[in-house]
Amino acid sequence: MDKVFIDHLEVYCTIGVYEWEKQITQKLVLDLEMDFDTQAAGEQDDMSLALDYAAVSKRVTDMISTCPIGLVEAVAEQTAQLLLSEFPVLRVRVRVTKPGAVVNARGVGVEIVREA
Ligand SMILES: Nc1nc2c(c(=O)[nH]1)N=C([C@H](O)[C@@H](O)CO)CN2
Repeated sequence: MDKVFIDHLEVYCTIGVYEWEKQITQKLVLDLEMDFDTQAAGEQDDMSLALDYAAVSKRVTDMISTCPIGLVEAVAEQTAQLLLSEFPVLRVRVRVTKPGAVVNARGVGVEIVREA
C-alpha cells in the first residue's frame, strides 16, 4: 500500500504525569505514516486527489498543543483517532517520542498502528 508520511513533526505541549510537568511546555516529536493510494494524484498531478500532509500536520499540531495531557500513549491514541476520523486513511502508524525524558536516552515513547 502507498503511504504518505510526516517525519519528525515537533509539537510543543503540556505533557507528563508529574505535577511539575503540568506547569511547563515540553517538546514531542511525531512520526506519522498513513496508508493512502497516491496513484491518482501522481498520475494526474492533482493536489485535490492527494492527502495534504501540510493540512494533516497543522491539524495534529493544533490538537496536541491545545490540551494538557498525561501519557505519550494518550497522545498517540488521540492522534490516530483524529487521522482515521478526519482524513481518508484506513490505517495509520503513529510514533510519539519524548526527547530527553530519560537521562542517557535520546528519546522514549510509543509507536502504535490503528485501523478504521
Ligand atoms: N509508558 C509511559 N511511561 C512514562 C510516561 C508515559 O507517558 N508513558 N511518562 C512519564 C513521565 O511523564 C516522564 O516522561 C517524566 O520525565 C514516565 N513514564
